[in-house]
Amino acid sequence: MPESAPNSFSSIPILDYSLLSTPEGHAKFVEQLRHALIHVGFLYLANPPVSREDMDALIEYTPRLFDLPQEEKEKIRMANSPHFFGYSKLGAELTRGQTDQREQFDFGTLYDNQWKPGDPEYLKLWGPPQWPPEELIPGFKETYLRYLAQVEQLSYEFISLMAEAFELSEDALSPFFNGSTKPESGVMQHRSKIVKYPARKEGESDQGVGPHFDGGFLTFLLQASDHPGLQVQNLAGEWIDAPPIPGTFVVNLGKALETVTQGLARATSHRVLSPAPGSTPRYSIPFFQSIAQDVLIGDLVLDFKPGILKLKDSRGQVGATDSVNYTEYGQYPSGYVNLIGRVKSHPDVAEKHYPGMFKQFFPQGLPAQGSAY
Ligand SMILES: O=C(O)CCC(=O)C(=O)O
Ligand SMILES: [Fe+2]
Repeated sequence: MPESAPNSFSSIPILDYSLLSTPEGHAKFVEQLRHALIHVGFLYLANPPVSREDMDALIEYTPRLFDLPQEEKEKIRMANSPHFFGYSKLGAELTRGQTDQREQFDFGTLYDNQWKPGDPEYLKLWGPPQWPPEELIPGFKETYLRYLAQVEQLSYEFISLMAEAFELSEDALSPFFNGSTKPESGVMQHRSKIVKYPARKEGESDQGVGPHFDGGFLTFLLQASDHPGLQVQNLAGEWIDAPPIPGTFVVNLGKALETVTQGLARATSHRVLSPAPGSTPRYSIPFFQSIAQDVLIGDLVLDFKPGILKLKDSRGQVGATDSVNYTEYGQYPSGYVNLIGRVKSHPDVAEKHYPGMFKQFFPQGLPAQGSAY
């Protein structure tokens, strides 16, 4: 390993949520969390407070969702939705100029859109997901919503644990959420996707999704099949495998969280390699924790107690990461930054629902393919 990153990681730490049930275990968990946030930017969470039955039921539904007739999938295509929810067919996205080989459905937690003329356009982004017809996949919607409600609560719980790990008051993070760090369901909207990575064909690119950072605060990823493929870039720039471990979530940090913590919490670049030729598809279900749409991240950078920020010095010099960047957080409300990301990833949706922004970002008209952030 290069000397420039003497403390780089070669595997992803596994944190056990059940430790939190005793005071000693709680202290241990928080210490491990601090290390993972600062040095790795990824962790596995074992024994999460989400029903295993619901996790397994959702995993079982996943291939059935993609096996719906193509015309049914097209009926809920993303172009229908100003909220960028719905179906995206294989090869509809690019990351860093390369086509991603994945098919996906974007969904979200329940939210009633309140946008009215005169409000900022980015407030349109949150709204109802598009669901497949109940009779074609009975029970799917209910199971998924029950699952999402639990992951949403876990995501807030994690914010408190993170505040503790960084010796911040819980209030310090409340401006990023609507009203409190534990808003009731429906007060905010968080996105989630169900993704299929088909096996690559002989001689084809293995880019399931290219190297990228997630944009927001926390991502909770459920790996929904037993394929490897997810990789994480360590401090030395090497790609480390994050294979599925049943019953766990992979938790990672996004660029907004890195920005507000002055880099103390690491957003880590990651990618997915497609399954080998002849293999069955890989499936995954990420949940992306949102932050309040009107916060200007650049104005809300957190203050830490003396000494805390120094903890990142022990990383050593960090190697270059191979990823796209989020540079707009300093300038615009977070909702607008997210909308820019969506517009760039899905220009066909933008053309229909955000024509002004479409013209601004695509003055030459619709590109052959979108450009995922
Ligand atoms: O599918 C995965 O395992 C990761 C997906 C991912 O990183 C993303 O969609 O942001
Ligand atoms: Fe990601």
